[in-house]
Amino acid sequence: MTSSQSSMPLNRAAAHQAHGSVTSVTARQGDHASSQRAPLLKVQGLTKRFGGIAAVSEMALSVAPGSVVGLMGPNGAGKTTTVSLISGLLQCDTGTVEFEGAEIQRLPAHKIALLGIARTYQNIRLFSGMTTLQQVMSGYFARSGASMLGAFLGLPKSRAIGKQARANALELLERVGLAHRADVLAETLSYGEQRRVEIARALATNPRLLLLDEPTAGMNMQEATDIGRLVHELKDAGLAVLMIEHNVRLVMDFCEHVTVMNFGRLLANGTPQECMSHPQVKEAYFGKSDDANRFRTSS
Ligand SMILES: Nc1ncnc2c1ncn2[C@@H]1O[C@H](COP(=O)(O)OP(=O)(O)OP(=O)(O)O)[C@@H](O)[C@H]1O
Repeated sequence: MTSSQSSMPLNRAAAHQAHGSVTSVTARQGDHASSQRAPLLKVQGLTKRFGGIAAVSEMALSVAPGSVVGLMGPNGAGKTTTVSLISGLLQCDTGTVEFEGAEIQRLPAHKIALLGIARTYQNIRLFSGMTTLQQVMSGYFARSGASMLGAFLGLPKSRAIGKQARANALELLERVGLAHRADVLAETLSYGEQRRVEIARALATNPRLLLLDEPTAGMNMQEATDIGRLVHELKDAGLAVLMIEHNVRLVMDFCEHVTVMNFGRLLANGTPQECMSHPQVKEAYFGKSDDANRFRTSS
């Protein structure tokens, strides 16, 4: 199966056809093996409106410590808005976001980052004019609160922290396979490489929860699989990951739990197999059950 076959394309019209059948939450909300541990992240009743648009409505999801959760849904389903509400980039209208048992939904983004939640963006957001290494070092400075400028200028007060940040960044670049690109301007890297720099920079903040917004967008299947493997390694190292991902193959291979949204709401929740075979999930993507057969992934 090719990567394009295994990725779920946007089918907004089909999603609209399915709208009537997705108003009730299906599957077993919050009831999965990994959530038998107390959740690291627990979202309940999360709602965000933009004027007349309910981007996220009464959304619920949870992420267990050290687990990888896939967040799926057709385009416009509310996935990025949900991640932005969790990371503090947006403020919710109502609902709660609990991280390690404490409510964080009213905290600003930088405080949420300091608590241990890092994210990447659907549209890559790297600083222009900075090398790959410096991009990743910036994550370390965000964590430590030290002056990045001072370290980059080699000011005596900032030398020690600059050294630590550099060693940490080099280790992370090694981990994402980009150590050999440390000294080039990040903007000259390929799209796939820039996505890996973003992940390394997020890791430099030393998170316990990593939010990835379409980390494999624009990648071929090999690059996407490499990202999947990296996510798996991070999980093995104890990190929890919530990953917006359209690539079904990747979700099947690397996520132990999937949450599916449609029209801002929770549509289904369960193992990848349960969600992929869920009639309302198929309908949300493809409208008709015949078309939905394409949705199945072979090996
Ligand atoms: N800042 C905003 N102002 C107004 N409407 C917005 C804003 N951000 C998102 N929306 C709307 O909210 C809805 C959900 O958008 P969101 O980007 O969260 O969906 P998504 O599931 O991430 O989609 P995609 O897969 O295309 O990235 C869409 O209708 C979108 O147009």
